[in-house]
Order: sequence, then structure tokens, then C-alpha cells
Amino acid sequence: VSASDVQDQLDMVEAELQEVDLQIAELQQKKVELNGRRDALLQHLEEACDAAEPSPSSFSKSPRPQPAMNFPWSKEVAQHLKDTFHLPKFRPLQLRAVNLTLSGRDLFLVMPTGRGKSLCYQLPALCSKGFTLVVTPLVSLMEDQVMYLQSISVSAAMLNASSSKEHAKTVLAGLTDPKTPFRLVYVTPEKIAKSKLLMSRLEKAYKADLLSRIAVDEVHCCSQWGHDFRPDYKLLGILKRQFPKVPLIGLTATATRGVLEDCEKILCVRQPITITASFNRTNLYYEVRVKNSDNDASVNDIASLIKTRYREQSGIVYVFSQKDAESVSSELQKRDILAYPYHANMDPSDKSRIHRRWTTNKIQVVVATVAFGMGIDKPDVRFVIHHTISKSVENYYQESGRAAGRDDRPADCIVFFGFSDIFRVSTMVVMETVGQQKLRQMLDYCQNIDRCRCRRSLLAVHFDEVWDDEGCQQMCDTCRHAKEVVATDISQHARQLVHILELAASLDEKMTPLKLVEAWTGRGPAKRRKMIQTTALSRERAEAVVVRLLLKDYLSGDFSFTPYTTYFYIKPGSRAPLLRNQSHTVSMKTCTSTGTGSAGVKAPEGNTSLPDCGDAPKSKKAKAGPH
Ligand SMILES: Nc1ncnc2c1ncn2[C@H]1C[C@H](O)[C@@H](COP(=O)(O)OP(=O)(O)OP(=O)(O)O)O1
Ligand SMILES: [Mg+2]
Ligand SMILES: [Zn+2]
Repeated sequence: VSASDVQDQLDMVEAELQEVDLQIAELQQKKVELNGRRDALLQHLEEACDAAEPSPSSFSKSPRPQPAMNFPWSKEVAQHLKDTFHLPKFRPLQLRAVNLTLSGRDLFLVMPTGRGKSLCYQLPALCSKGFTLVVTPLVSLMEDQVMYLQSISVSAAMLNASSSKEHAKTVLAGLTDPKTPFRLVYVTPEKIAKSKLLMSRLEKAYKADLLSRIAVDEVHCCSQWGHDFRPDYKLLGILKRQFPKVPLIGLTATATRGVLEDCEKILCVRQPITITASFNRTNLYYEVRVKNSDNDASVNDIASLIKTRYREQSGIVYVFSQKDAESVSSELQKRDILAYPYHANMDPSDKSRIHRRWTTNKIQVVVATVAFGMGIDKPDVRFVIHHTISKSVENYYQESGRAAGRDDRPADCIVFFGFSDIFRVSTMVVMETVGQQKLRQMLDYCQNIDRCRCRRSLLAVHFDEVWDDEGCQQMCDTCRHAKEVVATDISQHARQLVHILELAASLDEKMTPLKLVEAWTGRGPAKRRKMIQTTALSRERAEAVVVRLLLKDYLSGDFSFTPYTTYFYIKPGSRAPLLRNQSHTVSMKTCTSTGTGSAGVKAPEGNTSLPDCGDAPKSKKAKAGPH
């Protein structure tokens, strides 16, 4: 046996080992999903128990009766709802949350934006002795809430970095006053972490039985897996350690099971009850479109949508950077659209002016970075267009969820999926521990890997929900247009691409994604063209193949750092060695469409299909097995 034979065999074994590792990772992912489904099913059971309980509301024919109103506090709760908050009835799950926290249980409440989470601690605060401590990440949210509570004659106060000494003194003194001058006290997590004075006051209040409840708003900020990690939230475990008898309620609009488990550990709560409202916003239409690689053309696409489908309607265009916010808004203005930028680097007064003018429909579109987010409360947002993909599915769900905020009429969520954007976002999240994994999930959503599935079902899996395909009602591009799934073999494409990369490496040259596609489609230097096999695929399709191979680890990213920027290069991925075996195949699904207008289904260049990837058999529900 020759040394090179041994080397070849060794390579194959290494490759197989890598494949085994990948399979293990896939199974672990599957386990997480199944756990989530089990919990959701258990919750359905729990709801069935509520329904079976005799209660006044079970006489009405509502499909989901409210739990029974027979706790010692029930009368007071009903009274405050009507007389203090001026609301006719609870929304789904609010009363259950109120009852659970009033009965002293620790609770995580996961409910989409704008459904009324705040009421679930504001109302119990009024039915308890002492005060409720509310931890909120943003001063502006805090101000809004305190102002609102004062307007309905509920005494509330706040402590943050900009509180005057005088004010802080009054609030701190109030904490130990048995007459409870404040029913709710809002603080930033920094205050808990840094103010010894506050902690010692809370200590005293606790001993005097005046600290009745702790609410942690935007609780996902605890976890690095959440979409909005804040280091100071990591330190909030001190609350439950120091005040173990005080019930805690954590609130968030988006958190996966993993995030909640993380929050549980960080906050030191033991076995909290989790209430999850359905993530499914039935009035939102989800769509993915292929973004034109030409800047001007991509803005044209957005402009024409706004001028036709969304004529005289209000919306948001999310962009990648502050620079994009400026440039895209001015491009839209040139096309006669009332669009203005919004980003973190603007003057606070300019920011609130834009926000106000948009809220009052003086301007049609805000072109914003993710800085435009928490605290948006506009009832008639009819579209949220992503000029660039989000960095994770959670971010996307959250950002797109600002469509049709509070009045439940139909609205559209459209994301433009661009090849080069993938790498801009990827380099941006390069320092985040799980940034690349989360970005992959977003790409999965856009490219709809392995199946041609309802966008909602892709979101549902992400949020650990049980999904039945009837639930979409044609409110996504796949359900509305997709017809059939056809698998094509892309093994030779993969081999050609890996060969180009190997050749480049032997010449000590690094390939950016754009350069790779250029070389492969024969637009590189003549000298190189002679040495490689080019492809006749269109640019759009070639790009889709590259994304597909990246997602399946035949190609992978290679970051290079300079003091000023990070570069994204492509190198052969962990599965690339498998390609040496000529019988190894890689396939990619094509999803044919009955209509036009969206990616994943829209036909590029008169072709009737667009790559949608996958090696699964030709069935909607099948999951791809390993190669
Ligand atoms: N039972 C109810 N009936 C009618 N309106 C309600 C009810 N409960 C709350 N609301 C209103 C009050 C607010 O204007 C609006 C949003 O409530 P809020 O508590 O701010 O949402 P939220 O905290 O769930 O959203 P976010 O995730 O954006 O913070 O809903
Ligand atoms: Mg809220
Ligand atoms: Zn669908």
C-alpha cells in the first residue's frame, strides 16, 4: 500500500468523522425542538383544564373561556380593570397571568408586542400590599409608563441615571414608608447592579414586607441567545437571591425555550411557570424577495412597492447601517416618497421629531436601523420592509412584528434577501458568541432550506410552537404561490467551486464571496479562466448555489481582521472532503410557482423556478436526512 493511498483513506475517515459530528449536532437540535413541542402540548392540556372548570364565562360560547374568577382577589381585580384601567375585559392569557402572580408563583410571560403584558404586573401591583419593583431597560419606556400610570391616578416613580439627587432621595425614602407612597417603582438594571443604597433600601423594605413583587420587563435581555443582550441584566440574579419570597414576573415578546432556560438560571428563579401566547399574528403576510444586486434597482423595487401597494399607507423600511438609513431615505425622497431616516447617531430631538411626525402620519416612511424599536405604539403600520436581512429570526420576528401594531388589520412583512448583505451581517456579528448560528437560522428562513415550506411554519419551529399547516390561510408567499418542489443535483457545482478555492489558496489568494461568484461565472481574469471550469448559470442562481453550499458546510466563512474592518472570505467547508468521493451527491430544491412576485417562488430571468434548496424527497413535510 502506498503512502498516498493511506493518506487518501485517512482523509475519507476524517471526513466521515466530521459527518458523524454534524449528525450529532442535528439530533441535538431535533431534541430541542421536540422538547418545545412537548411543552406546548402540555400547555394545551392545561388550557383544556381551564375550559373544563365551571365558571361564569363557560356559559358564553367563547372558544377559549377565561379561567374561573374565584380567588380572594378576584373582585378587586375586576374592579381595577374597569375603574382604574378603564378596560372592558381582559385579553387572552392576561387574567391567567394576573392570577398566577397574585398567588405567589414565579412566572415568565411570553406575549407578542402590543398585546398588553404591562397590565399583568400593573394591575396586581394595585391588589397587593407594598410596592412592585419594575426593571426596564430603557429610560424612555420607563417615562412613558410612569406618565401613563400617573394619568390614571396610580402613584408610580422611577430611578435612573438622570434622576436628580433630590428625586432619588424621595423615591428611596418611599420604599420603606409603610404608607407606600408609590405602588410601582421603575428602575434600570444598572441601578440594581451599581447602587448599594438602593439595594440596602430594598433589603429594609423586604424585611418590612413592603416589596410585594418584582417585574423584569424585556427579560430576554438576560440571555446572550436573546436578541438584545444587556450585560447589566446578567446581575439581576441578586434580586431572587436576596428576596427569595417575593414572586418574580419576567416579560418578553420573543424568547425561545433556550433563552428562557438561560433567563431562569441567570435570575435564579426555580421552576417558573411559563405562559406563552401564540406567536402567530394571523393578520401579517410574510414574504421574501430576491434583492437586486444593483443598489439603484433595489431601491426602485422598494419605491415602487411603496407607491403602488402601500399608497398613502404608513410603514417602516429597516436598513443595515446609519449610512444606509441616510442614503436609502434620500433615494426614496428623490422618488417622491415622504421618507426620513432614523438611527442611533441622530440628535435625540431629531429622533423624537421624526417619530412624532410619523406617528401622526405627517411622514409616510421611516427608514431606520434597529435603533427604531422598543416603544413604537402606532396602530396602523401597514408594511415593514427589510432592505437588508436581520441578524436572527428573533430580531426579524420582532422588527417585522411592528407591522399593524395594535389594531389587528392585515399588514405585510417583506424581506429583501441579498447575496452581499449576508456577508455584511456576518462580519457585523462576528464577535457575538452565537452570532453566526443565529444568522444561519435567518438564512434558513429566507432560503427556505430542505423544503418548500410555509414561512409561518419556519417561524413556529423557531418559537417552539405546534404548527398545523391550516394556520397560515395563504398569508405567506409560499402558501400563496408555491406549487411543486423539484430537486436538482448540484454536486458538480460544488466540486467546481471547491476547486476554484483550492486553486486560489495555492496561489496564496483569498476569495471574497463576490470574487468567487465572478470567477465561477467567467468574469474573472483571463488567466484564471483558463485554469478553472466556469459555469453557465445566471449570477442570481450561482449566488443561490453558493449560499446553499455555505449553509450545508461544503463552503465556509473565513474572517480576517484589520484594526478597521473585518473581511469575509470563503474557504472549503467541513463537508468539502466528501466531494472527493465521486458518488457523493448534493442536491438543491427548486420551488415552482403559480404566480410571481416573491423570492423562493419567483422565477428569475424567465426561468420558471428559483432555487429553494434541499435534498429531501419531493414532499412538503419531509425533513432532509444526512447525505
Ligand atoms: N385587556 C385589554 N384590552 C384593551 N387594550 C389593552 C388591554 N390590555 C392592554 N391593552 C392596551 C394598552 C396598551 O396601549 C397596549 C399595549 O400594551 P403593552 O403592555 O404596552 O404591550 P406589551 O408590553 O405587551 O408590548 P411590548 O412587547 O411592545 O412591550 O394594549
Ligand atoms: Mg412591554
Ligand atoms: Zn404559509
